[in-house]
Amino acid sequence: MTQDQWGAIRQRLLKTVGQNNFTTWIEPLVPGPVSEGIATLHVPTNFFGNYVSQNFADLILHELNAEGVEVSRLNFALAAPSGASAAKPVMPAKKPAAPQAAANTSVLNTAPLDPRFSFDNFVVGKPNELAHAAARRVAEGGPVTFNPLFLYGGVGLGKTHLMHAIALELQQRKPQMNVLYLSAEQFMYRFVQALRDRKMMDFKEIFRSVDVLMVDDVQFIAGKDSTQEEFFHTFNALVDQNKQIIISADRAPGEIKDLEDRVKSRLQCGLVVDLHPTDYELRLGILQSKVEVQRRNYPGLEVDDGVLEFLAHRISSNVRVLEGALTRLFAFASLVGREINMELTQDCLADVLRDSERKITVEEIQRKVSDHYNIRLSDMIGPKRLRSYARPRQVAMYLCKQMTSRSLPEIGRRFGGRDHTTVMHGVRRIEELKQSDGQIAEDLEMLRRALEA
Ligand SMILES: Nc1ncnc2c1ncn2[C@@H]1O[C@H](COP(=O)(O)OP(=O)(O)OP(=O)(O)O)[C@@H](O)[C@H]1O
Repeated sequence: MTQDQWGAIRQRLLKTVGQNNFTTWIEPLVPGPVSEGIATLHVPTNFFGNYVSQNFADLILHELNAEGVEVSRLNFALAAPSGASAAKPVMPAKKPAAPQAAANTSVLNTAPLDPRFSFDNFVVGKPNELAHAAARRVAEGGPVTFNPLFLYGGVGLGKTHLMHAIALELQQRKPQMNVLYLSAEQFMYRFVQALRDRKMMDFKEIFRSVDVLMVDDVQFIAGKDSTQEEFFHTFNALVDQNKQIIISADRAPGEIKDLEDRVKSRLQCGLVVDLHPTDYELRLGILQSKVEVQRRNYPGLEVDDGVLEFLAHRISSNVRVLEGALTRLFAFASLVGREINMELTQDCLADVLRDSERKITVEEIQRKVSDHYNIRLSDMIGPKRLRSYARPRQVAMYLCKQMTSRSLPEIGRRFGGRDHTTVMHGVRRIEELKQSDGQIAEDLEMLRRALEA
């Protein structure tokens, strides 16, 4: 189905289901392929899919058919968690290789960017301040200072959001600029189509005529030799013309496996900035800002004190999960007519909370403890019996027993192959010292907090 068709269907659904339902349940749907009478719609969570399927499937089917998309069934599929363009707004509004599209560069303009992914909606904290500042600078559209700007970071930390924000800002400030945003997957798709349709000249012309090229999730082209080759030439041609390139990936250029060295080195030659995992403050800030949006959709629904703090503390995986949790919370509260308090939060988000329980590893504990006591990790694990090594070793063993589900023999193995009785002795010793030695008690408390952060 085309974007125009989906756009028309959404318009009609908006009228039928009302603004609140539309924002919560219809807007997040991302249309996927239609095949043999089945239309796939991508949904953020299973809960979401079930709900839409039970409540809106008939309506959506009706509207699809009314729009000329002949389908008899809907298939709700989870949007791929990382890097998949299905989960994100995609650029090309038309089939890439259509001859008129190739000849008409206006198709490159960044029309269907997600307006929610603006700088205004991006919450800045310590973990992302550098990436944000660099993105802002590029979005001014001034002389190219660093080329490319390479943004990288783990799943759901805001890379796509920042890329869209740059494109949106450029659209505003420099409407005459030809800005092309696309995922690396779409780059490959266009390239393959151009090869197949013998339209390589058109392809090259399009990609070499942009002022700003933005390629999301570039790790996708790793291991795809001819796509890499073409990307390399496109990249060089644009850099030679002093055109801005912005790239995102899930890891640093040097760490992308199966990426040719020459491509890696090109990617490294501008400014490489990473989005660090969120910290508590940033998560809380993001939740506070997203609550404002939810309040507009559900006037009258308030959030009890402590709920956002609880979520920011407990869901540390990524922002997408955090956002999904909030959306679900508001929808659930409004459906069942309850207020958003701790009890409802625990009920409604039990699965999310369980999944994001942080699993602390023995290695993490060993590293933190050796840092804390300023000794080398190898000395902590090694055979030396000096008190300055033995005590931290016992502290680490104690924390492993308390904070992981490892058995004593397993812990012993990870401490240089020690016997489980040695571990037991160490754990007991620390238990005693905790009562009698204020310094040890303080160390334990500090280490526990650092590990749980
Ligand atoms: N700092 C932030 N402020 C507000 N929203 C944010 C922030 N960081 C991420 N988000 C939101 O989290 C969601 C996921 O972000 P985004 O899609 O940009 O992640 P990503 O890094 O591209 O992930 P992926 O690795 O899956 O490609 C989006 O809805 C985005 O708006």
